[in-house]
Amino acid sequence: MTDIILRFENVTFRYPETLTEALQGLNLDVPRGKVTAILGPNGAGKTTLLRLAYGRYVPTRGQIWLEGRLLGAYTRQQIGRMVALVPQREANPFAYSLLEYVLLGRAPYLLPLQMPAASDVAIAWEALERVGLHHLARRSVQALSGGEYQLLLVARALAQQPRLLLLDEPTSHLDLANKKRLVECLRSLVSAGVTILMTSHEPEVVSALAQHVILMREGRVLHSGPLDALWTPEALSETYNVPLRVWTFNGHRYVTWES
Ligand SMILES: Nc1ncnc2c1ncn2[C@@H]1O[C@H](COP(=O)(O)OP(=O)(O)OP(=O)(O)O)[C@@H](O)[C@H]1O
Repeated sequence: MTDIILRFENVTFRYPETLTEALQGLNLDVPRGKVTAILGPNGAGKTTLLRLAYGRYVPTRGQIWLEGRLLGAYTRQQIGRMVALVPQREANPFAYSLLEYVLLGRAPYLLPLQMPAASDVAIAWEALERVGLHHLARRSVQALSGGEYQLLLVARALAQQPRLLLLDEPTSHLDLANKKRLVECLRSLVSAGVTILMTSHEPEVVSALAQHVILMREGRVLHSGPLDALWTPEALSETYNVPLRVWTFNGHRYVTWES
C-alpha cells in the first residue's frame, strides 16, 4: 500500500459542449489518511476534478490512478465501494424518506434489485445520526432546508463506507453549529483511516481540517503541498488574484481581504 491513494497524471478534460479545457494537464497526488483541500476561484475546475476522481467523467487526455490501479479498470460497483462523492447539489424528483435516500449509499454492496438487509438499515441509520438528521428519518427529502439537504448528502456518502471521501463545498449551507459538527465528524473519519479530498471557499473550515492543500486557477494546479507551507498571503493572493492577509488568533488561522 503506497502513501498516495489518488494520482492525476497530466489530466486534461474538456466538457463536450465547450471549446475550452476545464482541466489542463493536471498533475496531483492525494496523500492517504489525510484531509486535502482544493481551493481556487469560481470556475477553476475544482468540481470537475472531483467528478473525474469519482469516475463520472473520463479524462480527455492523461490518466487517473486509484490505489495504484487505473480508475478506468474498476467497475462502477468497485468504485462505489471505495469512493463516495458529496456533490454541491443534486436534483431529486422522488419523494424518498431520508432513511430511504441514505440507503441508496448501500447500493454498491447490493445485487441489482436486492433489498437492503437489516445491517444496511443500521449503517444508514448511524450515518443519519452522525450528521444529526435521525429525528427526520421518515420525512420526505423534498421537505428539507438547504443545510439539511447538504447533511443528507453527507450521510448517504457515509453509508457507502468509502476509504476516499470526496466533498464539494460541504459546509456552504451549514450554520455554525452544523459546521462544527461536520468538521468533527470528518476528523473522526480521518482518525478511522478515511482519506478526504474536499473543495471549499471557507478558509476557516480548511485551516481547521486540512493538512494538505491544492491551489488551483484556470484549470491548472498553481501550488500543492502542506497547508503550513501554502497558507501564506503570497500563495493565496496569487490563487485568487486579490490581495489577501492571513491572521493567526488563538491558534486559528483566518484569511481576510487587504483593505
Ligand atoms: N456541465 C458542464 N458543461 C460545460 N461546462 C462546464 C460544466 N460544468 C462546469 N463547466 C465549466 O468548467 C469550468 C470549471 O468548472 P467547475 O465547476 O469545475 O469549477 P469550480 O472550480 O468547481 O467552480 P466553483 O467554485 O464556482 O464551484 C468552468 O469554466 C465551468 O463553466
